[in-house]
Amino acid sequence: MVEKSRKKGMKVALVEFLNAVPLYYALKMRIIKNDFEFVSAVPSQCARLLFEKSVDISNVSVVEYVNSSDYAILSDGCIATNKRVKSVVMFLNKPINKIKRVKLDKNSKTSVALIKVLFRFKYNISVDYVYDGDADCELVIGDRALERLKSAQEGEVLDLAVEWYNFTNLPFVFAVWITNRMIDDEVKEKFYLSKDMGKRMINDICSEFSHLIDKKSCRDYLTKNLSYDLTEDKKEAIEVFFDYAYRCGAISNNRPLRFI
Ligand SMILES: C=C(O[C@@H]1C=C(C(=O)O)C=C[C@H]1O)C(=O)O
Repeated sequence: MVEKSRKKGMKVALVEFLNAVPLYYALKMRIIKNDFEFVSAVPSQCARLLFEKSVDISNVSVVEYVNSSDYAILSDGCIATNKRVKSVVMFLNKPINKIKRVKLDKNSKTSVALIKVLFRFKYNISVDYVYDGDADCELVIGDRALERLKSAQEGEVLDLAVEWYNFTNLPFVFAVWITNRMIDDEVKEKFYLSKDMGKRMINDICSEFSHLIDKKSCRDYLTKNLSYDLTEDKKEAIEVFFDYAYRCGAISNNRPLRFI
């Protein structure tokens, strides 16, 4: 049952990766006035906190949506790419047609489902998935991927969003804002405003992350690779992705998207 809105002190889980920061920077820095309580975590932990109702809302892996009928998606704000995302990559130790064992990233949920969709429907290869030990290729996402890319050799890296785009001609949505209770319009507006302000504060955000990535690359990453507006083509892309993911068992359920 969907619970009523909490009047004071909403609890909000935030993906701690650089790519998510423009969505919530203005809220977290209280540039937009709010009394929210924030907790930062990797995407898979955000999903758990939302499911357990330890938080009311989270920017979270889009595939988490199918796990509860209490969930609704905010109509705007996402972590997506129109083609090349840069930070969701497969590091290959072998050519793709020789791969038998794929190591997944514990921090991720959406990209784990995406890699399964690609192996099943694009490459048509049956592989084993593991979280530990040796493998023929490894999925890495977020800041850890940006770090590892600094020393990666060309040819050993595949961008999963480019692979998806070449397969479907669609953008790809990694994360959205999902809530497990009713929320007031006034609260929703704060999240939408936060995205719009975040997009205008990229320079401040990049200054804070200069230990991870130089400012020019950071700006390119957040403005050219990533896309934060949940446009109609992206909503359609989520549906297409859920359909593939459900058909290959990468998600255990499928539900029509409910936006609020
Ligand atoms: C683009 C990215 O998207 C992330 C990937 C997610 C996932 O795979 O579940 C969830 C949230 C996003 O922040 C990334 O981490 O590089």
